[in-house]
Amino acid sequence: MTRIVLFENIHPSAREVFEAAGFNDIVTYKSALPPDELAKALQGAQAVGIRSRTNLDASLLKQADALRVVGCFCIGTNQVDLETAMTRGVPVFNAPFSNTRSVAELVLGETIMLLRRIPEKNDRVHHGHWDKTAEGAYEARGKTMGVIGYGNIGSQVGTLAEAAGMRVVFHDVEAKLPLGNAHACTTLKQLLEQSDVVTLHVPGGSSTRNIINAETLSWMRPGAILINASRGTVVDIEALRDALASGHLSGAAIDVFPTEPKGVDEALQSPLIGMRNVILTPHIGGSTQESQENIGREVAEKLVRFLRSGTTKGAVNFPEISYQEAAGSARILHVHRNEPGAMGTLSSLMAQHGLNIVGQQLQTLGNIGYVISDVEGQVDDTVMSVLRAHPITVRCERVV
Ligand SMILES: NC(=O)c1ccc[n+]([C@@H]2O[C@H](COP(=O)([O-])OP(=O)(O)OC[C@H]3O[C@@H](n4cnc5c(N)ncnc54)[C@H](O)[C@@H]3O)[C@@H](O)[C@H]2O)c1
Ligand SMILES: O=C(O)[C@H](O)COP(=O)(O)O
Repeated sequence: MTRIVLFENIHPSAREVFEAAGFNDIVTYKSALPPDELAKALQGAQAVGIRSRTNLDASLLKQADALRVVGCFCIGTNQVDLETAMTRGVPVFNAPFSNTRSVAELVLGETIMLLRRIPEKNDRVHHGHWDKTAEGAYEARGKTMGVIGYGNIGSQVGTLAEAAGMRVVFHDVEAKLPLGNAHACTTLKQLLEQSDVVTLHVPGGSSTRNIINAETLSWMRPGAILINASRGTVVDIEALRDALASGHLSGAAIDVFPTEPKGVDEALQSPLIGMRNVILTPHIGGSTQESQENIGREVAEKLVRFLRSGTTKGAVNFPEISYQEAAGSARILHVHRNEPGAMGTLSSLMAQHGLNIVGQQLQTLGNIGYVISDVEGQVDDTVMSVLRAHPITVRCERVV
């Protein structure tokens, strides 16, 4: 039996895919777990599904002896120690597109709400005031939207912003095809100096840590708006608080935070709480019915394909081998240290045990080699033990 453990309330569409493929040993958790409980829950799990709040660090991965594959049912994979997973022969998959439209729509909505100072006006009406004024309220039409990180989400934000009559500029560390009439800015400073609304769509990690800080905030136009629905590490939140408090910025929408509450009953601790014209949301940029259902299906299908056939196409940390029809009567998935002679060693071991290789595909990445071998004849437990015990082997599984 292959045990599948799913955390963080992953959409039921994932379970449907697993069950349809004949995987019925599925354990689900509604939330992320603290490390000690997580370590216990991972015991015996061969496939694990997480979202952005479950941190699979090196120590947890090393304790998860049975683990064969990880699915991130989201875009971000920075919550997994990808290097450790790779060196343990564990591919990690994600859903690179399924929630991107949901984030882009939210950003456009927030842009219009903040330009009109709706958060503040809504609060006033709820508290008995009828403060009917146009002061500080602007149309989106004709304003400049600055997109930092022009990838799957950033480029869609640009397209939606243009549809609302905005001029779009973007800054990316890679050369990108501008969609519509968008203009590329070669430097972050150029973008910040001309944008009325700045929105962040870069990955998390050390290269983007605090790229919005006291200095870069000072480059923004007086009265500009900042939106962050990427990762909480990208903005120095104290510096943002100061820029809002001084009136240098007129508003902000923040969906992701340096430290986020672990569950529904934990309050967010943030210096932005209570500030005027600031929208705070609980990391729900990609949380819509449509996106979660699609993600559940997309990632579950990737895990099923890996478990059934060994294909690693789309893995974010692993040599990629596309799907291929089984050519023999059994299939062996072999992860080994990427050293000269590894393939020769593997082939000789198989030959010594009477296995005739009828199809084989190898890919390497860094220190790891991954080979799928289709063989004639029976692959019994003795052969598997020999292959697993050889010093070249990182991991070896039989799938057919
Ligand atoms: N709030 C949410 O619920 C939510 C939902 C989905 C995705 N996200 C996050 O949104 C972010 C973007 O997602 P995506 O799918 O568009 O990713 P993507 O990989 O398609 O695009 C990211 C872009 O950022 C660029 N980039 C990297 N470093 C940069 C830098 N220092 N300056 C400028 N550009 C830089 C990359 O070249 C790339 O084009 C990710 O961090 C993801 O985790 C959040
Ligand atoms: O990386 C992502 O896709 C987003 O941050 C959403 O993450 P979530 O699935 O944990 O809401």
